[in-house]
Amino acid sequence: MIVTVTLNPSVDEEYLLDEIVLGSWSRANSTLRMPGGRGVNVALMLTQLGYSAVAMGFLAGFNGEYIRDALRRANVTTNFVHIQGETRTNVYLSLKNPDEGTSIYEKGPRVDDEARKRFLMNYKRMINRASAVVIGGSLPAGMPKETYKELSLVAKEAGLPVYIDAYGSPFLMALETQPRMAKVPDTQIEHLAGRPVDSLEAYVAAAHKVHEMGIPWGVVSYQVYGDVFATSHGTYLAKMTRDKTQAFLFTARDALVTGMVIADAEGMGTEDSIRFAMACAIESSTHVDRNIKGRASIEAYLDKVTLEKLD
Ligand SMILES: O=P(O)(O)OC[C@@]1(O)O[C@H](CO)[C@@H](O)[C@@H]1O
Repeated sequence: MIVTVTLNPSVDEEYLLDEIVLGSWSRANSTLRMPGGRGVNVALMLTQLGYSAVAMGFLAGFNGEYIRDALRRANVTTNFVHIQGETRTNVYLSLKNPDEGTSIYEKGPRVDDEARKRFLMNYKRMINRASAVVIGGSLPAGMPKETYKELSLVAKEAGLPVYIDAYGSPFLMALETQPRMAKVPDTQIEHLAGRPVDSLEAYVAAAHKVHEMGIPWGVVSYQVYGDVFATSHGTYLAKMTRDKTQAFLFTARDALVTGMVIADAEGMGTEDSIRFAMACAIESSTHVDRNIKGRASIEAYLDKVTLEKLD
């Protein structure tokens, strides 16, 4: 069973529009409402691909009930601590060109000390039954910035691989625990690379830096449709074709993490792992919902991934 942690999940509402007119009304052509948050998305995709996943974190209010029910209907096991307030709504205004979308994120409810302790207790219990841990997304108010480091340490002490996709100091602190994979956010590339993000070299330097910290997979998104992977078998630039892309919602990065978890679980080699993870990302970017169409659909994209070995 794979544990996914989303401490600040969301209901994602996506409005598909022809245009956004600032200072006036815009009519949506259609609307989608989905459970969201990075770990939640990974749990959904893992389950769709035949892996059992438990989604953990905090839920609140009507949005919290909606997420819990949607996950259960999708056969994802849920283990959330219910808190006061309302789980946030993240609004995505999507235009025909996915590069022109706009999003608005709510903050989400504050977590108090008692709920935090309850979550930690549940997490430690779950770790005993888990084979891997995925940690993703923003930290809600009330959670100390050491949280991801602490969660990663607990998992590592139990011998589990940890996959982290977060940002800011909580992310940087978690790197000290040497997770199996760290997905570097755009906002941290300059800091990790120690130089301005003005060329591919900066992305590579950030991925190397992460790998040199003892993290087997240092992954950095390179512009929108590529990723740099620093591994002990070399550094790779992987790119995907973008012609069929529809989604503005950034689930491709969650699909990539899902692919890495599965690639490791199935003992794939370095290049096969990258291809598989990238194929998961391509597949997820071809539709606006969270429903990966299955393994065969992902495998159909394997040859759309171009892989360049940089060193
Ligand atoms: O505010 P965070 O936690 O960084 O990101 C939240 C979020 O953008 O991440 C997911 C996509 O990765 C969405 O489902 C969700 O709305």
